[in-house]
Amino acid sequence: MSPPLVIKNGTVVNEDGMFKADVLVKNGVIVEVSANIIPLPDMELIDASDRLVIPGGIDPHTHMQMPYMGEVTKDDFLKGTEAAVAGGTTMIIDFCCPDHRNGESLMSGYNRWRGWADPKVCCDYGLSVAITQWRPETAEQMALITSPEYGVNSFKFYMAYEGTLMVRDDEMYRAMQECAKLRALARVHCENGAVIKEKEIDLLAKGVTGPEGHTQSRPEEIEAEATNRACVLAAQANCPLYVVHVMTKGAAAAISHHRAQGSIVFGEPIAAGLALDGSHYYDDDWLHAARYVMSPPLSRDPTTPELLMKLLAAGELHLTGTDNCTYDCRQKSLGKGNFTKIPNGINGVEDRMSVVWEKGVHSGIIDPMRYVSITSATAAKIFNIYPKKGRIAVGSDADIVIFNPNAIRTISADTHHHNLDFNIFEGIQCHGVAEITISS
Ligand SMILES: NC(=O)NCCC(=O)O
Ligand SMILES: [Zn+2]
Ligand SMILES: [Zn+2]
Repeated sequence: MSPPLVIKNGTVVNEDGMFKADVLVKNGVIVEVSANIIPLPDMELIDASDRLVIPGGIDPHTHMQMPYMGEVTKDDFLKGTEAAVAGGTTMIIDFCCPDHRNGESLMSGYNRWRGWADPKVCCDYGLSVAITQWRPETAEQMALITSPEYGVNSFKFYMAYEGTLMVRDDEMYRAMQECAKLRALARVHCENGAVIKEKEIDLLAKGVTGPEGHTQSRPEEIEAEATNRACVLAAQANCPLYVVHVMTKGAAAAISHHRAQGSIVFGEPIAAGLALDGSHYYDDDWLHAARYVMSPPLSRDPTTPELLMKLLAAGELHLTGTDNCTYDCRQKSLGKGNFTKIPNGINGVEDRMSVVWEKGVHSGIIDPMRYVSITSATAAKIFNIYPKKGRIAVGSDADIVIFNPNAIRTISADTHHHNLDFNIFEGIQCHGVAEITISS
């Protein structure tokens, strides 16, 4: 058992206030937040002068060790969570994808993922469970996995990746009705997998084989259309909806539209979408372009990243994730000559806290309290773990980051903790560094 810890002289930041205070931690729990706590000789001491004391980041969207397209993502639950903690994130919510369409039960998939994660993970984690097909046994399995013993409270639906992860609309609607019954959250990847498939065939037939084909096969309207469709189906099922990786203005507008109608819809932009645009897909260097291949793709509109941040500021979008799903250069190269074979995914879990600070707070769009909201507190609320997580307060878990808003760090694959031979944020200079991460 580690000794009590006092964090002195820092500025505590919660989503609803910031104030000077010391913090006392015992046995992994915050037991006091007040002015001038006097450390006793047996206590550890951190001097947080000129630093912020913020709740550990919660990344609600990762794919550690995910098997897909015949490959497995490079960040397993050890390397991925090491990278998370190095960057100030103390909890991830990962996606468990049972092979349900081939008959695997949700529980068997859940146990597989737990078997990969439990021995290795070095921060807190939760699982959202993907439903890839509606089967006669699915409702019963959803009920079992949301029981308190297993604790799952969200399901994932892919409207893309036809033939593997994608569900049909009728199946998703049926499962959303079940989510509503179980008080579970439906999380949706919004694209039109069937139309994308046709576009891919057309582009390849025309000789477009490089990474630019990936973005050309997925016009922005396709994401907006699918986002609108997911909102409509969720509203019909009376089910709260969480749209993962909102990449475009059109998708964000669809979310705003349905919220204005009274629907409960949350929108999650990711670090990549807040910092980068789709010009990378046209880079002369094939491998450079392939590194950015993810779905939906980065927006072709260079003004999108800033607008997404402004929508987070305005409360039209709600929290930030990363979609950390890392394939290395060898794996990306499997798509040489055919862009549809480039494994989809990018990094982010280590750099999200810095990137969101840089693009949000340092650039003057949001204040530190909104920063805490969109990197931690809102995720904790949505996934029903607030205020145990997402808050610096008496009784909360000691998931704490000592954040130096004045430090500067240049992101690089040479220094990152991912098991990855590149970093999509390479060379970006970030003001604001998570100097110490305490993960209870
Ligand atoms: N996003 C992506 O390209 N890969 C990870 C799987 C997903 O979230 O769609
Ligand atoms: Zn996705
Ligand atoms: Zn994802």
